[in-house]
Amino acid sequence: MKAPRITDTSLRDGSHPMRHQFSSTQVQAVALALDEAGVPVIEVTHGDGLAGSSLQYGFSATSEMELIAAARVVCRQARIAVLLIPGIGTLKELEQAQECGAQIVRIATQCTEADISQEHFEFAKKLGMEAVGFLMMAHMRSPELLVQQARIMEAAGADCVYVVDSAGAMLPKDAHERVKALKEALGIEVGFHAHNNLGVAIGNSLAALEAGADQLDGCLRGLGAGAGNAPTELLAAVLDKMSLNPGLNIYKLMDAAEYVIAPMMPYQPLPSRDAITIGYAGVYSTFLLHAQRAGERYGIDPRIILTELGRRQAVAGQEDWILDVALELARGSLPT
Ligand SMILES: C[C@H](O)CC(=O)C(=O)O
Ligand SMILES: [Mn+2]
Repeated sequence: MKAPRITDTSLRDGSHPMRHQFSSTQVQAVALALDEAGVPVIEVTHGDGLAGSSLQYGFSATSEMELIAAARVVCRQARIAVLLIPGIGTLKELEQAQECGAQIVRIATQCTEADISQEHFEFAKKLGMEAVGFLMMAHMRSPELLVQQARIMEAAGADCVYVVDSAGAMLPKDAHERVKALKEALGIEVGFHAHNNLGVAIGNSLAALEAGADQLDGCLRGLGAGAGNAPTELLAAVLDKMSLNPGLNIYKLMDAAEYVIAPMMPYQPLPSRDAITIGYAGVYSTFLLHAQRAGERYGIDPRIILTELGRRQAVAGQEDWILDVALELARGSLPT
């Protein structure tokens, strides 16, 4: 096993629990702390990627271009990454993000739809950016199917493809077999992005590493959608114990988690009953807050809404189904 490259996504996946309200001052404090702790890649974008600020996904308090530029100026060694979901973000926003200082783009699609990402990879490479593929909701498909999709991204110019456990639904063997299949089939790097809904984000990241993952994601204090992601400071400590620390200062990361990000957090993401339901039912982690709001509005237990969304195999971009399901449950047209 070799030491993985770590991408911290507190300032992107963490934007979901922050309800996209990060300020430039907060972003600078977090980016500076991560940079000083030796984290090589810091992702900064609206939780749903470039141009995610909208009625459907939640409006940002501060323009993401401003946030990207703010992070960029305080980083001495770290590179700034942005997330782009084709269909939400466009090439225009990607070019703006690059002008604001982004050097890496992570292009995310539902794990069956890699073909919609081709022009985005080609454009990113033309801009001279590192381009990473993000196959979301990867628990829903077999390793073989993921290989087919990852090959499309590789052919389009991806430098790395991630297996993304968006629902935090995988167990270690699921993470292992998916990463292993990609490693065996591709000539580029492979990454793994965990969510902690079933309490195994660190275990799954280690299983991915054992299967050959070159890149892993984390968030300070686990600040991410659903029950959050693998906590970066915890991942760093575990990797250090395995003699696989890629150059991270674990004390600085622990301090950043405790004193920089924790005071900003509206709540501590953890495997609460609703988050466990997300992992158990295999639902997109970002649906958590939307389902809780819909549940409150219509007097329905969010777990019932989430379970029904899992049964319908809802994926990213189908946030409008959450209200539909809550309304149907409230009207009694679905069994509870
Ligand atoms: C837009 C999503 O939040 C991307 C992601 O982090 C995931 O699918 O997980
Ligand atoms: Mn995520």
